[in-house]
Amino acid sequence: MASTVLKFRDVSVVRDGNTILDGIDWTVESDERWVVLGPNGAGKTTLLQIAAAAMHPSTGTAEVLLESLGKVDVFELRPMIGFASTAAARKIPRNETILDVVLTAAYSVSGRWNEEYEEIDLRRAQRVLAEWRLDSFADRRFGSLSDGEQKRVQIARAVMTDPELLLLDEPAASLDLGAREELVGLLGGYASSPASPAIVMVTHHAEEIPQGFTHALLLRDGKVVTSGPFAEALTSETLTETFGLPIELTERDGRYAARAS
Ligand SMILES: Nc1ncnc2c1ncn2[C@@H]1O[C@H](COP(=O)(O)OP(=O)(O)OP(=O)(O)O)[C@@H](O)[C@H]1O
Repeated sequence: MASTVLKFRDVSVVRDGNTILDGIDWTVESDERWVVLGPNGAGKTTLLQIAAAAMHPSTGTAEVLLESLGKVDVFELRPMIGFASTAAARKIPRNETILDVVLTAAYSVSGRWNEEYEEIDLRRAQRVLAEWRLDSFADRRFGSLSDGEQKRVQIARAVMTDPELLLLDEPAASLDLGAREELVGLLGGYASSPASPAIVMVTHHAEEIPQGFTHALLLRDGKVVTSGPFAEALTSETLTETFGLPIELTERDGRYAARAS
């Protein structure tokens, strides 16, 4: 049975006098896969920071995995949340092996010190590497991988702990067409599995929405333009309103493309 993983009520974030998020109401259930779209500066990353329990709202209430931010020890909450972002990737030592990058997630550290790993964690890391087509890279250094390979490692690290909520901040940014399609295909397979957790992915491009995703939240100037199942929330009209120019959205076999009309 589905359970609620995120419940934001009238969430606002104010920084240096600027309202970055403004009165956000948003609920995510465990069987939903969300994409968050909006122009640069709309507040997407800030929204994800709250979902990751890495930031509190200035006003309003945010429940993450049924716990209210501000009332819960976030260090207990965070191991249940997988978060892949460029900021998290910067913390990965470039000389760490891929196996260790993924394995250290189980111990909530980046950079191997001298932990004794359990056999069960090792086996899980090897399974996760295979799922994300990284098994042949296990002994390679993180810094020696291509951008596309590094993105897959970041996601493998984020899912290593078997999280209840997976947050992805622009996972396909800067990838070439082949690397993007490989990643979107892998994410589509993962998202389509009933065993996968709730997913929220921030992206700039409709072409990067994997198959199996179900819901969209469209943000503009820190406010929700629309949110809900794709049939209502991801349309030419809602994208036109969000981006402030006429946009035509097309869909084929669960993949999307958007262009100015
Ligand atoms: N600490 C801060 N102080 C002041 N303004 C901030 C702060 N952090 C973010 N902002 C501003 O808040 C706005 C939203 O930022 P955010 O990174 O959430 O947007 P975004 O939708 O993810 O943007 P992008 O698509 O460009 O990554 C931006 O205008 C940004 O400059």
